[in-house]
Amino acid sequence: MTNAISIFDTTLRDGTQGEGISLSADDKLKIAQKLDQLGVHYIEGGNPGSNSKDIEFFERVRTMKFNAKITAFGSTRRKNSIAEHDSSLLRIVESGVPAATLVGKSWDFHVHTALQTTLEENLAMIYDSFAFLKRNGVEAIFDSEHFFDGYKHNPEYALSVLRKAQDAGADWIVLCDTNGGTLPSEIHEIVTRVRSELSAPIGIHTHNDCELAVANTLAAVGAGARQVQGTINGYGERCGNANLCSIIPNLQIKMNYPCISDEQLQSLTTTARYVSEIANVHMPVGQPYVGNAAFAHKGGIHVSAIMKDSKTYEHISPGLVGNKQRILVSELAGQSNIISKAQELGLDINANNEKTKLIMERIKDLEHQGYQFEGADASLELLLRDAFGQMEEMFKLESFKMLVEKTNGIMNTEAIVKITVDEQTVYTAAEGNGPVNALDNALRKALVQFYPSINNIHLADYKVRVIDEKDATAAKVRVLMESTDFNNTWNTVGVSSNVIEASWEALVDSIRYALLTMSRVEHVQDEPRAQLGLVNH
Ligand SMILES: CC(=O)SCCNC(=O)CCNC(=O)[C@H](O)C(C)(C)COP(=O)(O)OP(=O)(O)OC[C@H]1O[C@@H](n2cnc3c(N)ncnc32)[C@H](O)[C@@H]1OP(=O)(O)O
Ligand SMILES: CC(=O)C(=O)O
Repeated sequence: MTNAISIFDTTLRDGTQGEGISLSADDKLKIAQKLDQLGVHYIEGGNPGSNSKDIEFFERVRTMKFNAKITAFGSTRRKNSIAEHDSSLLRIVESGVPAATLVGKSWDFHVHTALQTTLEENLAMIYDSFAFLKRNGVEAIFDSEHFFDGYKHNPEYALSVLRKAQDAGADWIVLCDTNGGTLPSEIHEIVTRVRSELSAPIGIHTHNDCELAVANTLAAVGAGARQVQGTINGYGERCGNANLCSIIPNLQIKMNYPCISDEQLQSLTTTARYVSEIANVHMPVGQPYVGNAAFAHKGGIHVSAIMKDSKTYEHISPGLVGNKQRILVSELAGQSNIISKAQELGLDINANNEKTKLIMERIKDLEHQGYQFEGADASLELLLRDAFGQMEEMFKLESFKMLVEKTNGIMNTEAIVKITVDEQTVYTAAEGNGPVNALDNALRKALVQFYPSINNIHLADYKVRVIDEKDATAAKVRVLMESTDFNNTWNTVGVSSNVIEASWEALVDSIRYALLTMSRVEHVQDEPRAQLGLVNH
């Protein structure tokens, strides 16, 4: 038996059965192309018997070139009818796909309760439907729904269902843990039995209701399954499907089952992130292999060791799956975290010197006050560069004032800012749709004459968190700000008991960080300065 595993992706079908996931035909086509580049062998595009979006997908996908087989999904024919008249089966054949998956019942309880038909009619539905697909030249995959539950209640009937599909010519028999309640030891035992009874190749399709979908898939492969069905990031009905982003590297790197090429494996992280962007579902930072924190090191003891050899705290080299190592700096940092971060910035730093210790103490003290640097890389860089005397004072705040009023039901917000740049004082006022926006506008208006490219920066995200909730409105707040110039994104932090002041701190860090990478222009001449409201000290 070959060791190669056929990867069957059902993100576009079972993945969209996950709550909150809805993909347009365009989205599906984009994801299908990405999956093809990843090297999966089957891409289940949807169910042409279900909705017109899926019909559109299959019409459009026909004109495109794929290495993977595009497959359509449907169910066995309806009870008491004939396959040739079944609209779901007809749509599959009309869609022109080279391969199709039909779901059919293998649990006697489901036959009686959900289908409300006889065990014999269910066997006939399976036989007729697969014979129909094969007569029409379609590669036929049988998703044997609830197989493990069915086997546990009535093994003879569950096995007879599989034999019917095989006799009708099904190319793959895929055993489904539809309710996700089976344990890995049971999966291994039952797959082993099925393999001894059938000649058709076996696949596995698991759900994550017991957080075991990946483990169950690996157990099935260990027992001889050679097709693995799953979704990117584990999207899917209820608690999700088996996560291919964990299954593929586990099979390929840990268990030596070839799935995709090593180069394709290196695109796993970008694929996972791309699909999460299109599906508009936030990826958990700690998602194994592909998450942002999958190879992020925070504890000082860990960082100290990985700087000696990353194998001390990494189970694989992150590059194998296209991810990368990150060092986080926080109150849990030791010197090693600081040194690693500073070296990344090209700063000359050593262990056990006074400066390193001072920086570490300052970070721990600020984190104690409520700052959080692991989510504010730009503020951390400014802190380190300040400590190394690398930051000139780009501007100095003299004062700011906020005016917030509600007149005739309309909110108006205005900020007045007074700053000094190279001994010149500038006053500006600007309105905004809220206090932070008004402050941002006023500060930019003051600085643009010195740093014109400041207009390319804008605020991308703004989060406020109450740090000490028991103090209610008197509590401190932490503001985390994300800014972008469309090429780069950076994050800054501010903390105060006043949300405007915390926002100002984060805003100033954001602008200082941006200015680090910008060239200054000569100051404007006296006359235009006067017009702009500039005064000399
Ligand atoms: C385990 C899985 O994930 S299976 C896939 C589940 N995915 C989906 O259901 C999403 C797509 N589904 C749909 O768009 C619709 O449900 C359709 C078009 C398939 C069917 O819609 P409707 O005809 O309105 O039926 P409805 O959804 O209410 O009920 C399902 C019907 O299919 C029947 N059915 C269920 N499984 C099978 C099967 N394997 N073979 C034949 N018939 C089946 C049910 O008995 C029920 O028939 P009934 O109406 O006579 O009781
Ligand atoms: C076919 C399928 O999606 C299941 O049984 O879970």
